[in-house]
Amino acid sequence: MLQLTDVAVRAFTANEQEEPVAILKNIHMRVEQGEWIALIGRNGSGKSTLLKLIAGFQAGEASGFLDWGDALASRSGIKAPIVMQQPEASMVGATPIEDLIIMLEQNGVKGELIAEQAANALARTGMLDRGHQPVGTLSGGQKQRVAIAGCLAVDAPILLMDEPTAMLDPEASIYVHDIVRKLNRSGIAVIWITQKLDELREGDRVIALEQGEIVFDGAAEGFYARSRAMDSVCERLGFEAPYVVQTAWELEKHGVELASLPLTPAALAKAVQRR
Ligand SMILES: Nc1ncnc2c1ncn2[C@@H]1O[C@H](COP(=O)(O)OP(=O)(O)OP(=O)(O)O)[C@@H](O)[C@H]1O
Repeated sequence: MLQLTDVAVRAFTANEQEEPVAILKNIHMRVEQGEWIALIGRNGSGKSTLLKLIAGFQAGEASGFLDWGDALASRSGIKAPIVMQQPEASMVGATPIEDLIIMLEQNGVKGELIAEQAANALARTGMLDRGHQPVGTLSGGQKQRVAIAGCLAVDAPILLMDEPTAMLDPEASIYVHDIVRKLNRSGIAVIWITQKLDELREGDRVIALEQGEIVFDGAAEGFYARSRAMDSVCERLGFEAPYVVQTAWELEKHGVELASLPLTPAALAKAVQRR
């Protein structure tokens, strides 16, 4: 569905004499429909730049090859919007419905279809009943749901989420996370940048970046896997594993072998019960 082959991005500094700085290097990745990809890395590792590149907002000078396959063929060149930490920065309408209508107009959707598509998208994120509420009065989580509705309205082939829960309280974070999980289960691919590792679920694919390069691309369980001599990738990158994973590591240290590494409290309980 989406393929990046040997992509690199360099940024020019203010000093013309200096060599451009490499932000992304040797990026090879392929995203299939329906995948959930957690994009992880320390501050400045290149996560947002990679997302911007995929979305079509080029940061700096890019080389390599980015191919959307036929994902955009029927969408007349519509690109994928990014849902950011503070979505109001990219909202142009005074209300959710107005915001989506403007977005659809800008994307060349026919007039008679606009109202229905805007309403459908808001309904899918549970925001239709607040469609006419001024954007400034919405909570952070509600604004995120409007931003996600915007992606659905323009039929984005992938949801690009740049730390969408970073500014939200735990309850709103779970709500937004659950909505996007549900959309993902319906078949839409998601790339989800996060520093909150407890948002990972069994079966998620993790792509970890370090200094602009992919240093891990595999299942979440592999991201936490420890081998005898080596720490996990998670630890090597300086992240603290979620409490559940640390508990599983402690159990293993004490000779309690689990069939698979649990990522949620419920999975931990099941893994212990099954022994
Ligand atoms: N246009 C630009 N010009 C110069 N440097 C840039 C530019 N865009 C990004 N960078 C640099 O590239 C590096 C990667 O930035 P990016 O925002 O992609 O990282 P990130 O992993 O998303 O970080 P964070 O977790 O802090 O959001 C940083 O060092 C940043 O300063």
